Amino acid sequence: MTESDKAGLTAASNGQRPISYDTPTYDGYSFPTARLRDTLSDPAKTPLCLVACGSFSPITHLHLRIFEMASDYCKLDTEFEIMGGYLSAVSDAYKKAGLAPAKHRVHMCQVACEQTSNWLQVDTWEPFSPEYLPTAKVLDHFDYELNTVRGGAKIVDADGKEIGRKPYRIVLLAGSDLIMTMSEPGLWAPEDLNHILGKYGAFIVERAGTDIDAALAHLQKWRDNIYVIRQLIQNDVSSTKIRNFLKQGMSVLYLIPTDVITYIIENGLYVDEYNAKQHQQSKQDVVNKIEEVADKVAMDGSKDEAASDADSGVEA
Ligand SMILES: Nc1ncnc2c1ncn2[C@@H]1O[C@H](COP(=O)(O)OP(=O)(O)OP(=O)(O)O)[C@@H](O)[C@H]1O
Ligand SMILES: O=C(O)c1ccc[n+]([C@@H]2O[C@H](COP(=O)([O-])O)[C@@H](O)[C@H]2O)c1
Repeated sequence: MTESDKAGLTAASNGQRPISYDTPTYDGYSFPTARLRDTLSDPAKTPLCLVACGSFSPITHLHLRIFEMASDYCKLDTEFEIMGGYLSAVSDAYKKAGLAPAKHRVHMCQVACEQTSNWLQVDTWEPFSPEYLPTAKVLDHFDYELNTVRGGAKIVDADGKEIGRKPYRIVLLAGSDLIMTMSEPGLWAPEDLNHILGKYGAFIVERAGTDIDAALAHLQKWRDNIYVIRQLIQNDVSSTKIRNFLKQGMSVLYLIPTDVITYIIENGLYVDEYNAKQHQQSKQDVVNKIEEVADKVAMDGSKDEAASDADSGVEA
């Protein structure tokens, strides 16, 4: 397919705001689908894809956890069936303080998904773009890949034969702090807000420190498309706090996945030159701690095995 075909198809499918594919199409880029469900279990439901946009510098357990909260919310309260969850990290062109290079942020997201989840995955279209991509365009990209290229989710009969398709509903998954920024004058283009909240919608997870009602007060026009998820166990882990802990050589164990800690250590991320010497020491401490935890888990595992062998009368 040529670039112009691609752009034309997308414009037709969106009906609203044609996406421009003129810059971010990379050699070797392919949309990740390994963990995308392509068939609805319940044909009466709406197939849903959650997209979380952010810096992920570094990814924390709470970035992963908001997907689980959204999943529980869908099961209890909505007509949605979750088909996929994607992390889309912002590109280096965002130039926010504390942003590690996109290649590292993407790798950290990938190892976090691998280690902790069986349904989350990472899309690299946005992070590897040479230019900053507004969120409206990122959601258009998902719409294009899921609905134009793949033709939506399948509906099958009792014998597994395809009998129809439903378009994936794409929604932005965000914490209430991000939604709060939508009322800040000049930050989001009004037409982009209309596109994001009018066409796609948002799942908003409550976050300590943000008044969710105030955050939503300016967004009433789109209230039918905004789903609020209460955080039943308040946890305000943030990437900023993790970076600060790391800079001071403090432990971040149990706040971010252990494979992400290992990656940070191996690549010397978030440690400025001033702290480099101190970092060498804390790096060893953290490696020791991770090994200690891994040994303990292994020992507990063998104890459990021995106990269950004893229960079942198996001789060692
Ligand atoms: N503890 C949390 N509770 C609810 N939502 C969260 C939490 N941490 C992050 N999020 C949400 O995850 C998305 C991506 O977050 P982002 O990468 O900006 O992380 P952050 O921790 O807010 O980063 P930073 O501290 O660098 O500003 C945002 O929508 C943000 O609101
Ligand atoms: O699209 C926009 O106009 C827009 C304006 C402000 C923020 N965003 C997105 O919101 C996310 C903010 O991440 P962060 O780490 O700055 O909280 C990031 O994915 C940005 O691309 C997007």
